[in-house]
Amino acid sequence: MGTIVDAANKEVNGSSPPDKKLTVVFVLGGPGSGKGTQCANIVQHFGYTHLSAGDLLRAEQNSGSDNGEMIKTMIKDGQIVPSEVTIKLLLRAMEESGNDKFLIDGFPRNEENRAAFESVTGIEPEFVLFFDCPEEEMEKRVLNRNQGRADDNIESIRKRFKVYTQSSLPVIEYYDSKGKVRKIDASKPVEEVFVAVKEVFTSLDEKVKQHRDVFGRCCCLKTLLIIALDSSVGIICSSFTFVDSLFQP
Ligand SMILES: Nc1ncnc2c1ncn2[C@@H]1O[C@H](COP(=O)(O)OP(=O)(O)OP(=O)(O)O)[C@@H](O)[C@H]1O
Ligand SMILES: Nc1ccn([C@@H]2O[C@H](COP(=O)(O)O)[C@@H](O)[C@H]2O)c(=O)n1
Repeated sequence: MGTIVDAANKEVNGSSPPDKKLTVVFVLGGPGSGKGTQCANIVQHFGYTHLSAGDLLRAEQNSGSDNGEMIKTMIKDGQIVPSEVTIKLLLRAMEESGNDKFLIDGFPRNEENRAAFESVTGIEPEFVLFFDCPEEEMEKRVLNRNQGRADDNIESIRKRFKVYTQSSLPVIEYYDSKGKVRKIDASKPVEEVFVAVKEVFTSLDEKVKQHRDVFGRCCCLKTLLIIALDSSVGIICSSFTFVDSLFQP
């Protein structure tokens, strides 16, 4: 069995059948828009593995790795860590999960993230779930979060909003131009937001089910045709043998 990247590349190159078809949904939106909160609900209802790029970077920072200090400074300043670091963490987590359905939360955060992920893995997201929320609401939520994050203070938040507007929104616009964005009004209460999120994932499940049904029916039809063709050939051959025998001396 190859790695996640091998599987993805096989899908792209078409050189051999993929080990497994990966489903990737990018979850984007400003700081505090509710990405993590909704991902937890999606995991429970739809069986995805949730991978938060921010959480993976924080874990890497705390692991004593060589990149620890660099990650710490960049997170405090709301800057985006170089893609090679983040992608390595994401791919490792995907591999370790054993799942084939992923919610990638807070990634791609800029054009460099997006292009690097695509060229390394060949993976195209199924769609981008975009949590749209006014800045004042996001600011209020982040300041009340109380999870001890080094970047949940007004100075870091302002920097994160700036990076979000300058670097992350263009990525969302890029996917929007490809018809891949599913926009959710994230300013509503958690339960109401999840109603809208559920609709998006339910219609994806239905699409996959319909695809499987059509594929199943095609296979059945093919088998029936082969049997029918096989029987017809048999009948024709027997008829020839019978007619032949009439003319035998
Ligand atoms: N719809 C909502 N209404 C009110 N509060 C919310 C809502 N969704 C999430 N919250 C709260 O807002 C805070 C931020 O939510 P969450 O951590 O899910 O956001 P996020 O988009 O993942 O943020 P970040 O990008 O900074 O990690 C949390 O304290 C969460 O409980
Ligand atoms: N693709 C990413 C994602 C995150 N970061 C850094 O982590 C910080 C926190 O991210 P959250 O998604 O948990 O809010 C973010 O401000 C960046 O500094 C990153 O570099 N690249």
